[in-house]
Amino acid sequence: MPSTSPEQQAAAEWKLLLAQFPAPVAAQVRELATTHQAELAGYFYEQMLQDEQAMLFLTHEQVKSRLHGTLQQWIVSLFSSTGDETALLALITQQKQIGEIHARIKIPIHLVLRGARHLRERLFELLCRQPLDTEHKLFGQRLIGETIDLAMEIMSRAFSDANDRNSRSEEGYRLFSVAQHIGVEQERQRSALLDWENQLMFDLAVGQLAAQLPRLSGSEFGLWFRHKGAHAFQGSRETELILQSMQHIDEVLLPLFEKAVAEPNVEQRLHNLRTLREQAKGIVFHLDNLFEQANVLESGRDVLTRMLNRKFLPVILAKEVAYARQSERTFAVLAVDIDHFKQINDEFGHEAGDLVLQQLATLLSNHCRGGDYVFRMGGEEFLVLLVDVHQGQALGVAEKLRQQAEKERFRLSGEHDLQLTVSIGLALHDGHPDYQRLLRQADRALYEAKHGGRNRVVLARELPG
Ligand SMILES: Nc1nc2c(ncn2[C@@H]2O[C@H](COP(=O)(O)OP(=O)(O)OP(=O)(O)O)[C@@H](O)[C@H]2O)c(=O)[nH]1
Repeated sequence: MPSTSPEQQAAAEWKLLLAQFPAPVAAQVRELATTHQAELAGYFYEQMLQDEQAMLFLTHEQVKSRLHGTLQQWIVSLFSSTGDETALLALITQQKQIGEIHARIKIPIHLVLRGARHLRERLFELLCRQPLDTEHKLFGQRLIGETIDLAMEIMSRAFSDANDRNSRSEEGYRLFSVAQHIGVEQERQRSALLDWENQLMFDLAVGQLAAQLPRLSGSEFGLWFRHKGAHAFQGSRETELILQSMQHIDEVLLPLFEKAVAEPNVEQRLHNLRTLREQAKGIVFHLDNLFEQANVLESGRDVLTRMLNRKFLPVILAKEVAYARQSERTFAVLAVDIDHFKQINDEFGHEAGDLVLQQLATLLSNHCRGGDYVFRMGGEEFLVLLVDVHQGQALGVAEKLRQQAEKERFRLSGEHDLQLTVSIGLALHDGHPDYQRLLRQADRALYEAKHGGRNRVVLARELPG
């Protein structure tokens, strides 16, 4: 039996819903929504602006000017379906996309539901004013209510799916950002733990008093784990086990040696030592597991250039959008693309092309500040995110990068080197909550740079959406 997609299922439900209502009722509601679309959108906006949280999202000029139009279209489309499957599927896709946008710009779901409630209220009021009999009005109310509910259900589902994906990605990024050089850190912490153990064994051998024995939580390893490791690996079972072991060693096992010194009982002392070693070994075991899990997350970097890949782009952009909103600072994205890269591959071979990509990646990151980001978007395209810049500074950096790339002699294997140029599309964040728009602007500007003759920087012009 062919399986039905969630969209097909929703379309079937929507169709059933429509079938419950007499055609004249549906036509009446449709006409109501079409005639009053502007007023309904205005009412929605007015209500939502009374909410402080909603204001954050709605006061942006672009949102303000576009929202009325989009909202009107949405209201009309919601009630214009006659049950045709293709049209219903398109309507459902639209609800899903809206849910995904809400998740991307982080609009809390309760605000969306509140907006829907206001719309429903207003539509009910308008319906009541119509010269219709009571039964007709009741049918109309039900149709309005159930249609909006179904649309909200589809939207919310898309919202929570997208939100889950974002949270997983954010979680991954948190881990990734703290433990950037995972292999090195792992070795350092393993040996710090060993140092503590050696010191402890020595102190025990020379008969140091228990109170003076080195506590694990205060050791180099203990400090690192409590302050950084536990945060980086937050939420995993191993983290809890390591913290428990540390506490057990410091508070239960080490004090046992006091007694052993006062009353030398070799058997007991050996037993305590073995328990201590077991605990320390357990910590190493859990630590290795944690690092192994973190290693998987290293895939956030592009294997060839070691720059960030697309994986964390949504998380980082959403974070920068939120930061820009709070701090009233702007950031910029540069879409950087090597000109005629195919010719380099064709003339010198794919390996030479790879070497060029690596060197360009290094050049880009060397000429950015510590807070900026360089992503390899795929192929010969990079994305540079410049934090805390205004337009003039961003243009300056973009131009500097273009010139540096033009000046650079890219080494190939053997004695050869080559020169190349890059085209750059620059877009400045203007406060709009949806970062996809910014990426589209940068891409469009890059396209213009290519078509304008390459080896240039083009600043994105205001785009319609
Ligand atoms: N060596 C190497 N080549 C790659 C890699 N990824 C993509 N490419 C090549 O990059 C080339 C991109 O070519 P095009 O998209 O035609 O663009 P272009 O030649 O740079 O031309 P313009 O961008 O229009 O200036 C293709 O030949 C791809 O095969 C890679 O990882 N290594």
